Amino acid sequence: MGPDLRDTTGWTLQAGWLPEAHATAVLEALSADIPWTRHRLRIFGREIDAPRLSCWIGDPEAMYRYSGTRFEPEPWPAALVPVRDAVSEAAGVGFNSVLANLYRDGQDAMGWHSDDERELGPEPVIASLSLGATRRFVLKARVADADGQFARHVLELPHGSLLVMRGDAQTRYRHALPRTARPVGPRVNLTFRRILT
Ligand SMILES: O=C(O)CCC(=O)C(=O)O
Ligand SMILES: [Fe+2]
Repeated sequence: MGPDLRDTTGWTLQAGWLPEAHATAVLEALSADIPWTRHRLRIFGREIDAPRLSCWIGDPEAMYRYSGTRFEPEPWPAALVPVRDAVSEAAGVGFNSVLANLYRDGQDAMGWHSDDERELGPEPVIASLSLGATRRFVLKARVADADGQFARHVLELPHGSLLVMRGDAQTRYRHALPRTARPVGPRVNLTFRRILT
């Protein structure tokens, strides 16, 4: 039994949440079925400062507003529906949208941010499923501790792992997926979110 993903604050990582063969089948289906685009917008408040392909998917009413414009999600690809339902069950939250990211190689990355958009409400639950190449995910405290140090936590996110962040994870920490010089294959990451409608 892995950790209980529903009742912790901070974050919980379960390696092998999806068995290897199942994770590989989902990765292959999604690589083909998702209309990957290079986001030029600041979506979810994110600075799009690194190459990376993304797609925002969700229920029609799970809209995201930015600078007075409403952005509508892409519909759920069939292969993603059972995955969304299983992730919702594991995290104990009915997710209505997902930001999908495709990191083609080690040069694709995501900069420091928190998933703290107003649409997500206070203390959102974010469930992040990783498929493909293992990449390093880093959390860094926003505020220094008593020794003047900014606490840092480095997690490796392997194929089929599920990371759930909840509680004060977004207010206390920023997170990032750094570039790497190591030769790494493609990785798909699905960050499930519940947009308040
Ligand atoms: O790729 C990852 O593991 C992190 C993605 C992320 O933080 C996000 O999409 O908000
Ligand atoms: Fe994030």
